[in-house]
Amino acid sequence: MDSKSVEDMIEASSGVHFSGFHMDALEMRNTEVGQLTASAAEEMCRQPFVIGVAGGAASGKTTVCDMIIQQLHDQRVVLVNQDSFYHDLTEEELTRVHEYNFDHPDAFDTEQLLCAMEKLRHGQAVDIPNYDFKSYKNVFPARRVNPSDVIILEGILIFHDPRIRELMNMKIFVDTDADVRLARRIRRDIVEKGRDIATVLDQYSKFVKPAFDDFILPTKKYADIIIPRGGDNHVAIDLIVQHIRTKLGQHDMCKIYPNLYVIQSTFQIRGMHTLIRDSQTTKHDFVFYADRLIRLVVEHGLGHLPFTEKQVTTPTGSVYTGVDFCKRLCGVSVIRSGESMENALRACCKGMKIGKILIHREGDNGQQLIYEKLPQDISDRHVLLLDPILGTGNSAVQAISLLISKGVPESNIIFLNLISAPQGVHVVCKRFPRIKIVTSEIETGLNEDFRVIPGMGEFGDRYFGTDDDDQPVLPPKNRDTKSSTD
Ligand SMILES: Nc1ncnc2c1ncn2[C@@H]1O[C@H](COP(=O)(O)OP(=O)(O)O)[C@@H](O)[C@H]1O
Ligand SMILES: Nc1ccn([C@@H]2O[C@H](COP(=O)(O)O)[C@@H](O)[C@H]2O)c(=O)n1
Ligand SMILES: [Mg+2]
Repeated sequence: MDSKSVEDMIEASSGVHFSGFHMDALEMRNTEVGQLTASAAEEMCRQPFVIGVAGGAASGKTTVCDMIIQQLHDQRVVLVNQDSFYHDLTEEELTRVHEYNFDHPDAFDTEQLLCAMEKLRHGQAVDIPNYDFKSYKNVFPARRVNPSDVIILEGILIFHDPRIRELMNMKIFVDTDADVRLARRIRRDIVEKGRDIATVLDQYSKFVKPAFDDFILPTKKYADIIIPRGGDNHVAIDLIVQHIRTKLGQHDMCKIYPNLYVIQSTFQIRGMHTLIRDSQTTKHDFVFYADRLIRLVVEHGLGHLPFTEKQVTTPTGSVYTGVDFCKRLCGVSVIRSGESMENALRACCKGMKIGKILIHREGDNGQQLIYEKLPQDISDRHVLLLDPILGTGNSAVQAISLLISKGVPESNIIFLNLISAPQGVHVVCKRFPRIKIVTSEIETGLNEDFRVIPGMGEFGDRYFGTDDDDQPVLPPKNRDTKSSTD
C-alpha cells in the first residue's frame, strides 16, 4: 500500500483544522487497502469536536461558553475549565497566598489537563478536579465528565501550551476591554470569592495585568475567531454555533476523502433508513422508502455536474439569471441492484440513456465482468454510476475501471449509492482519487463474510421481491400502523 499518499491525505485534512479526526498515520500505514479495521472505522466516528476559549480573566469566557452550550442544546457538549487544574497550594504557599501568581502558566497542572483531554477524546469518562477559589484547593468530590460530541476547553491560558492547542478544532479568543474586565473582576471577587477591594486591586496590578500582557495577549494570534464584547456579541455566537453544527453534521470520512459526499442527515432520512434496514419491513414499504432515498441521492449527485450560466425572460418580462443543465450525461447501473436506481434517474433527467454492467462475484474477492452495454459515445459523457451498496469496493473498482477503459475521464464519474462501508470508500477513493462518491449513510464496517454492517441485507432481493423468505407476518399493531404513507 502506498502509505505516503494516505498520510498526505490525513495531513491535508488535519492541516485545514480538522485535527479532530486523528487516525494515527501509523495505524493507517499498517492497514492494508480494503482492510480498514472496524475499530479504526469506529475510532474515526468517535472523535469529538474540540473548541478552545481563551481570553483575559473576567472577559466573559464562561458566559460565551454557556451561550454556545445552550444553543447546541441537541448535542452532547461538555465544558472543561482550565481553573479546575490549578495546583493545590502547599501550607507554606497558603501562608503567603497574596504573593502567589495564579495567572502564570506554572500555576496549572497542564500534564493532568492533557491526560484528561486525551481520555475524553478517546471516548473515556474522566474525573475533573473540583477547584475551590476560597480554600485554594481541590475539594471532593471530583466532577465526572462523560465523553461527548463537543468538548469546550475554557481558560485564561488555554492557548499557551502547543500540545493543548493541537487538540483544538476551533480556537476562540474573547476580547474585552481591560477596564471592563477589571470592573467585572472586582464585583465577582468581592461577591463570589469574599475578597476585599484592596486585595483584588493589589492582585490585579501585581499579577493579573502583567500576566495578561506577557502570557495571555500573545496567544490571541492563535485564535481562529476573536469575539469582541464577549457574551454581548450575539452575531458572533450564532455564527460559531452554526459552524459547529455544520462540522458535526459532516461525516468524519468526508474530512479525509474530499471527493466523498454524505447527504445531510435529517430525521426524515434517518426514518427512511430505519425502515429499509428493518428486516421486518414489507417489500412494499422497502421499495417505497428505498425509492425516496434513492431520489435524494440522485438529486444530490446531479448537483455535482458542471453547469453553464443561462438567462431567461420570465412571463413578467424580467430577466432571470440561472443555469443550464449539463446535457452530456448518462447513467450506468450495476446489475441487478443498481437497476433499482434507474427510475429515479429517469424521473430527474428526461430521456436519459442508461447503460448496464453485470459483474459476477467469485468468492469474496474475485470479480468477473460478465456483460456490458454502454452508450457508444460514453467517453464524451458525464457518468452517474448506480449501485445501492458500496461494500468491499471490489465491484465498484471493476465497474469504474471498465468506464475508464472506455475513455470516460475519471473526474467525469459520479458514483451514487445508498450506503457505503468505510473499507469500500477507502479502496475506491485511493484507486480513483478524482471520482466523486455520493451516499446517504456511512456504515460501521464489514463483517467476516464481507457483508456491510449494519447494512440492509441483499438489496436486489428485497427490492425486486426475490428473497427466499415469505413476507413477514407483522403483529396486528404493526400491521395497522405500518403503511407507505405514514
Ligand atoms: N456581557 C456581559 N455583561 C455584563 N456582565 C457580564 C457579561 N459577561 C460576563 N459578565 C459578568 O462578568 C463576570 C465574568 O464573566 P465570566 O463569563 O465568568 O468571565 P471569565 O470566564 O472570562 O472569567 C461574571 O460575573 C459575569 O456574570
Ligand atoms: N485561587 C485563585 C485562582 C485563580 N484566581 C484568578 O482567577 C482568574 C482565572 O479565572 P477566570 O474565570 O477569570 O478565567 C485568574 O485571573 C486568577 O488570578 C484567583 O483569584 N484565585
Ligand atoms: Mg470563567
